[in-house]
Amino acid sequence: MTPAARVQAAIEVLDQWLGGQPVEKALINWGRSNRYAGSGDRAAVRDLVFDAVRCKLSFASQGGALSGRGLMLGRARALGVDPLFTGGPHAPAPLGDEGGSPPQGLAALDCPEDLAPALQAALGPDFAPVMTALQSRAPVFLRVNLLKSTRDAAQASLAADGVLTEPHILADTALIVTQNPRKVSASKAYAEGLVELQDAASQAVVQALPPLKGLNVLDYCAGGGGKTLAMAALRPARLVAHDANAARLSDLPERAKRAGAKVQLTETAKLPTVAPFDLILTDVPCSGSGAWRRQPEAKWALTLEKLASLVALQAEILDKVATMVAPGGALAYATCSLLNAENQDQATAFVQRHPQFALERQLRLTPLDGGDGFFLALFRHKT
Ligand SMILES: C[S@@+](CC[C@H](N)C(=O)[O-])C[C@H]1O[C@@H](n2cnc3c(N)ncnc32)[C@H](O)[C@@H]1O
Repeated sequence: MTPAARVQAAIEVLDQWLGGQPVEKALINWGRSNRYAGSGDRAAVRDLVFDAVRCKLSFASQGGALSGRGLMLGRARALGVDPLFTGGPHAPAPLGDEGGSPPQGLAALDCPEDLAPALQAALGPDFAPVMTALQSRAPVFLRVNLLKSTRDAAQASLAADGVLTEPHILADTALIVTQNPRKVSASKAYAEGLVELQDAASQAVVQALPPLKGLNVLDYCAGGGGKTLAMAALRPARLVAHDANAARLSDLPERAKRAGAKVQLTETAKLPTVAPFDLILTDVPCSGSGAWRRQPEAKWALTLEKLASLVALQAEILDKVATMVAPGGALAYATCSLLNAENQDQATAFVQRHPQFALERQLRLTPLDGGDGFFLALFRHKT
């Protein structure tokens, strides 16, 4: 595909998205009807589309329309690059008298209007810098699996396959990929379980837990198992993974095998038979606002009503797991949210409802720290 044809493809995908189709579905639809497109073309179209989703308001303003064409024109104007509206075969039609103006206020930051007060309250002076950071692509981070490698050995193995990395300050296990991120999944280090793809802040959250060695641990919202595997590398005596949606755990046994990690999967009904636990991690469903660089669609889909129902679900999950913590044990509550309602306010409300727990520590990270935005509250059960 020519660069102009890729832009036209992105326009078509974005039009589907703006018409109500989930962005991943729109990309799949486009891929199915353009089977000639190679992996490089697909990746390039995906990048163009996600750039535009991240910057929907500012690009639409600069491109003069909230349409696929407007967003791609706005992107070109924002970056000062040729829009490639050449009118050639498979390319967008030539430019007409399309207007456009520099975005102002919240649109310049691509911040949804309804959520702005909550984000401003949570981020204070960091509001504009954080929203600006969320307009760009996220770096690719790897976690070195200490069950199988050291950071130096993993870096050397990756470099032999052309993937260059540097240690990242957020966690001892974190590497930031500086060259050839797309080669990671084909690298020997990845195939042999020396590294996993995992955001650096997500690694920092696991690193901030109390020492896990010898403990009986539950990952209550394990999902795909990113944090489960990071915890497994800290050698707990037993690590149990649970998720309300059991299908989300389906890849975990294979991933654990590759990582040389021991993880026991447990259904909800069987949890009482394996409780209590010395430490429970609840990486709860949340707005994902700290990860809007990676999942920009979520930024435009979140409403205050959805936020309120997430906050209620988080409290419900906390109340449930509180009963499964052993006396003197720890309960870790994590979100990838930037919002106080899901973070500090939730932590404060929990200790008010459960005075048998004390809030031992909190960790708050934003994209200004390099990784995604994350929050961790660590509660200790009073004996
Ligand atoms: C933020 S994701 C977890 C990500 C995962 N910990 C990781 O690091 O890859 C939240 C998970 O909570 C699960 N979940 C939603 N409601 C739940 C509930 N009531 N109890 C337990 N898990 C729930 C979801 O299915 C989802 O997999």
